[in-house]
Amino acid sequence: MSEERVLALRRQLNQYNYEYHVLDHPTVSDAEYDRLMRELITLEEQHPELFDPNSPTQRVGGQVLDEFNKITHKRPMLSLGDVFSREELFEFARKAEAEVGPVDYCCECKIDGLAMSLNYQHGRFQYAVTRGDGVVGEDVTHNVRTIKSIPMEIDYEGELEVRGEVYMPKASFQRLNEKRREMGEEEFANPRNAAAGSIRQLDSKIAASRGLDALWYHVPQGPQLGHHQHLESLAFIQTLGFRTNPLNRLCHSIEEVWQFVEDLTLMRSDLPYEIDGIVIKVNDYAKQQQLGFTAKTPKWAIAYKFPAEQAVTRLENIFVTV
Ligand SMILES: NC(=O)c1cc2c(=O)c3cc(F)ccc3oc2nc1N
Repeated sequence: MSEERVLALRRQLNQYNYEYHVLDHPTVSDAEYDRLMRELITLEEQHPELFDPNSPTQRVGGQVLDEFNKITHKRPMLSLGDVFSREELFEFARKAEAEVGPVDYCCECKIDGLAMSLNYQHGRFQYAVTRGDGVVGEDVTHNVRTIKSIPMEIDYEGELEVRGEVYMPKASFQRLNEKRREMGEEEFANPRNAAAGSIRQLDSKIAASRGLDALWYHVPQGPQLGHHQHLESLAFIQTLGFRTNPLNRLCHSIEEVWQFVEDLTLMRSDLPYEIDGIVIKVNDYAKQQQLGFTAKTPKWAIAYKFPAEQAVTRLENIFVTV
């Protein structure tokens, strides 16, 4: 019966997407993947009554909006406070530990993209919304659907929100700007602007062509899911098929946190994505609860920003040739 075949093909192609885009470990050839995709496209054309926006056939884009709708966040989406020096970072830790005692910290790359909130219900992707003003964001579901490392179906029935960063990998950025140079179009200044410009396209075919990716780093409902630490929630969403950053590191002291900052400062230019700092979070949810929030930012997390890269001063500008 073709409905069963359609559902089986969708599950199979979703699994292949996961293996290719999340595990980076495909188990089938591109030819086999394309053959199954063509079979599904044909069957869906013959059975419009089986249309499903989450079908793997919809990830290549095709929807063109005339404007962006607004969505009110179920939970306010805040931003991070910044610190710019080792001293300020140690002061952040001193204040936190004065209030809640010794803490473990989770250290993460601060991906330089745009913050994104995904919503799932009954195990299915419902919508994606930008941070906006923290209360109301833009509905960018049609474009986020084209990011193939984002699962459209998860093995969790309740309402689930997952937050992270949509970004443009450095390789995609180079390719995009090369193409724009050839077309005589203005180039994007940096991958962050390119990602934001791509997500704000009304035509999802354009977004689909930009080679965007995403990493997920916050589960607002973590405590309600029975998790006791932030890293426990990240392990949970990883089992659901979300990409999390393998570089995330649990640190038992602010000195270890600083070691992570130094390690990543050295690794930064070799990463496949741009980072503008390091995010440090108190790992234990009970201690996060005790620390709470300011009006705009959590008191249990901070962003350490890398110093702006000094333009290299050319030596001959310093030594006047006599
Ligand atoms: N750019 C990032 O890579 C990144 C950003 C945030 C946030 O903006 C953020 C904001 C909150 F209110 C709470 C946790 C957060 O965690 C975060 N973690 C990250 N790794």
